[in-house]
Amino acid sequence: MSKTAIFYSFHTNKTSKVSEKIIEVFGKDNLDILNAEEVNEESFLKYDNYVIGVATWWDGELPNYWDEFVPAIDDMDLSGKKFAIYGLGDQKGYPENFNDGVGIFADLIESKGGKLVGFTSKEGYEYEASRAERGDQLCGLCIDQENQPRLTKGRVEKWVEQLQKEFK
Ligand SMILES: Cc1cc2nc3c(=O)[nH]c(=O)nc-3n(C[C@H](O)[C@H](O)[C@H](O)COP(=O)(O)O)c2cc1C
Repeated sequence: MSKTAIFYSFHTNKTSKVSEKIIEVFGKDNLDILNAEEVNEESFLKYDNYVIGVATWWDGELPNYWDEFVPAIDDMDLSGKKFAIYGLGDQKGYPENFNDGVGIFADLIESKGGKLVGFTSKEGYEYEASRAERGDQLCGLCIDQENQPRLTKGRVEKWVEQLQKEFK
């Protein structure tokens, strides 16, 4: 059976809350839970499927807690593995960089041979630009707790259902 992990920083505020929701919908026995700030290459590479949570900070950049792990990914071979990325952003506060972190991380994963799954529709958001865009889709799940908190539960439920099929 394939092995799945969710990977995010436990020291975050909003990302942790959304991550807990994702874990609840997946069922906590169906995936391992890894802290992005503690994982090493060996513990990270044990899985077939990854659900990765990343907020966007600093006007379109990854948060500081990725500073150690991102360079390590650069040396990994991720071929044969599937990655679903979810991000938190603020489409009104940062309309030109909405959820850029999802796109930045997606580019990195793809450059190392990983396969992206969990693409979603651009409909229902209002922003100007996002590195998460891939044609008329977003290359992951974009959550906005600042402006659309009431949509989060439904978005998570639909996305996890999609992943359960795409991870097979
Ligand atoms: C200094 C700062 C910069 C931010 N930059 C962006 C950004 O460029 N794009 C975006 O979509 N959201 C941006 N945000 C919004 C955060 O991504 C959003 O508040 C997110 O929910 C934070 O999640 P966290 O509590 O897990 O860190 C920024 C927030 C702060 C405080």
